[in-house]
Amino acid sequence: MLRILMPTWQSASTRPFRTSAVGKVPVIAVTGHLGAGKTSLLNQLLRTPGARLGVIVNDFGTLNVDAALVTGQIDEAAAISGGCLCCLPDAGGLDEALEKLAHPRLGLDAILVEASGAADPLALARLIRFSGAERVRLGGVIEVIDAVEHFRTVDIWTDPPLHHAAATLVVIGKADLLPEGERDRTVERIRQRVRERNADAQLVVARQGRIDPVLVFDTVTDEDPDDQLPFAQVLRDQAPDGHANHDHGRHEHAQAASVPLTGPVSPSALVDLLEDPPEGAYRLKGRVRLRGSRAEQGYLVNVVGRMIHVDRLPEPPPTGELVAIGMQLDSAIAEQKLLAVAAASAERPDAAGLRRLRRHRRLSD
Ligand SMILES: Nc1nc2c(ncn2[C@@H]2O[C@H](COP(=O)(O)OP(=O)(O)OP(=O)(O)O)[C@@H](O)[C@H]2O)c(=O)[nH]1
Repeated sequence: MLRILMPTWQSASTRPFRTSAVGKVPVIAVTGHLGAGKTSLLNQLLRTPGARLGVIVNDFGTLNVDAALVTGQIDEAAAISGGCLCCLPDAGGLDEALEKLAHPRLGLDAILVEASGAADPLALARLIRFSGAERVRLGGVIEVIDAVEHFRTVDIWTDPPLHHAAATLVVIGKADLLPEGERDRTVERIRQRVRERNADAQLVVARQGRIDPVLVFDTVTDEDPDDQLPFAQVLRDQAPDGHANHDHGRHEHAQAASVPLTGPVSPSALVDLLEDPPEGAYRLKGRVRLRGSRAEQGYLVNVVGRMIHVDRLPEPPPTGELVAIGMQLDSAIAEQKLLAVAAASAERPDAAGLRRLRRHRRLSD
């Protein structure tokens, strides 16, 4: 069974400008073995204040629709198909569902896809990445791991599971259920096994799916100015130590760094940053202005894990910003790296840098 859960608001006229009105809507796959904790994670994410989320639940999902209703994020569920997403013909109508949810009228910040426990994360990532829906981009693959059962159910062969390679973020849950004397050792063993398949995935230990939502999507309130990235909210709330400053005590906090951009940036410096983000960054986002061969141009750039996505903005933005977020990010070091991009000379035409950026843009389509 595939259900699409739609947001409560249907008209863009009552809402401010959203990044999704110009950029593509990130689609985040939530994967993990049966009972690993996917629904718990989803329910936590759906409670994020200021986030406008669409959700596609695959199979016999047990999403707590009532909880979602209470948060006011979602109000409609529709059944459109049956079976496991990656095994169904046409992926059970996934493209259609994504197209519908990504409509600019809805102004969603992100679409979460909860896969059935049987889904292959690599196949699901490909389905989303190469989806026929035009207004979406793959915004990450979250793998939820059950620390108690992992070595009995998922990681049972000599080599670590291949599917770890698909994950951008690995959430290790249920560590609280392990005997205290075994906890650190088991979590470390899981980390090492994941690392053997995937050197880039960000790993976080979380109870009942309580991760910092800024790792996954932008949040914005209706009071945010139209010309700011949704990340602006996170950063305004940012504590001096770089913590994204909200929802204290419920989860381990992500670190953030940001710099404002008052003028055009150097395409080469920007692409260097996209290809080599600050150490520990899980997401990197920017709205930038560049000197093109004839006129100034605007771009929206997103990096999740190692995935780079570049969108052209209809107009060069008057000001911009660069933001990096990650669990193991050193915000001071990251800020230096962002500042270096802001300071790189952008006076001369940079044909080589523009070519590199346009190549990333083509690959993003
Ligand atoms: N103690 C503890 N329980 C957890 C944690 N994460 C999830 N659970 C519990 O584990 C059970 C299964 O969690 P779900 O979120 O339903 O797992 P799922 O992956 O969505 O399950 P399926 O949809 O059946 O594959 C629920 O009873 C959760 O409350 C955790 O970190 N700690």
